[in-house]
Amino acid sequence: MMRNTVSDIWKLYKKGEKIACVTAYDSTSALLADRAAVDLLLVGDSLGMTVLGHDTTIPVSIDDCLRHSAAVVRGSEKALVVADMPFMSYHGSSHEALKNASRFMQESLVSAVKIEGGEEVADLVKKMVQGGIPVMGHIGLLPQAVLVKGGYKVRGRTEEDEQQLLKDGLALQAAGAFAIVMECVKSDAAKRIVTALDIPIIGIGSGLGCDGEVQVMHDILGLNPDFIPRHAKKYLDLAEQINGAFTQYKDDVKSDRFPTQENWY
Ligand SMILES: Nc1nc(=O)c2c([nH]1)NC[C@@H]1CN(c3ccc(C(=O)N[C@@H](CCC(=O)O)C(=O)O)cc3)CN21
Ligand SMILES: CC(C)C(=O)C(=O)O
Ligand SMILES: [Mg+2]
Repeated sequence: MMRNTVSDIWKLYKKGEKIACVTAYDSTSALLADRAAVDLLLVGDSLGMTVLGHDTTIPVSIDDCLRHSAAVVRGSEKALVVADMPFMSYHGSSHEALKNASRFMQESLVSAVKIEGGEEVADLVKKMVQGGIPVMGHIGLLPQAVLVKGGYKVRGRTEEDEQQLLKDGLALQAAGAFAIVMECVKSDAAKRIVTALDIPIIGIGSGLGCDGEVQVMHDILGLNPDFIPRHAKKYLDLAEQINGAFTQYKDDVKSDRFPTQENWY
């Protein structure tokens, strides 16, 4: 089976078919999402919160992202795999940023990288694309800037902010980004920005005007019992189901109901 390329993503966009994306952090969940024919797997730096137990994405290292990205590539066959570049791995010299981006392509074998930011990263995006690295942009709420902004704030609430987001999107498009994630932008503003751009805009919390949707796997599976953002929908309550399984297992072990004869050699 041939893995999706960025041109398969563009084909969906041109057909008007929505692009379905989910985050994945390990080979098992990548395999499951891939077999459900999700178009694109994002190895989000949200892995810092969902799998490493950090409070934000800021402590996530390049090595964390490289290792999890490689696992997602190994677990999947068809989906385009995009790796998030983590906090401050693309803000030094462009030389250093390009070297870090190359590691994702050469060591993790992902198909593309994603970086947060608009106009201010457009020159870097251009250099990456010129070097042969497909780049996904990310505008709107930027989790890596949470400490600078003083929290996770919905974007596009004012005319001025909408104009800035539009400038950011246009700059990324001109720089050669193959798609852009637009996170937590008011849906009316989001729709106008999507209309003004002609590359796929993948929304999260930004409404149906976008060309696709991305969600954190743990949120849609209900894996985290303590955090459900408004933009997510729990398709399963896995936390509840897994708790039941663990409880039963523990009770069985303590009462000698498990293992049974079929389970020993
Ligand atoms: N599990 C998980 N899901 C995510 O979607 C996600 C992460 N982690 N980690 C990285 C970022 C952080 N994200 C967040 C975090 C909090 C809000 C939040 O508190 N939203 C408020 C609205 C805030 C406002 O109105 O300005 C809410 O009520 O849900 C939104 C996105 C999205 N990303
Ligand atoms: C939510 C998506 C867009 C992301 O950047 C992440 O999971 O890190
Ligand atoms: Mg991210």
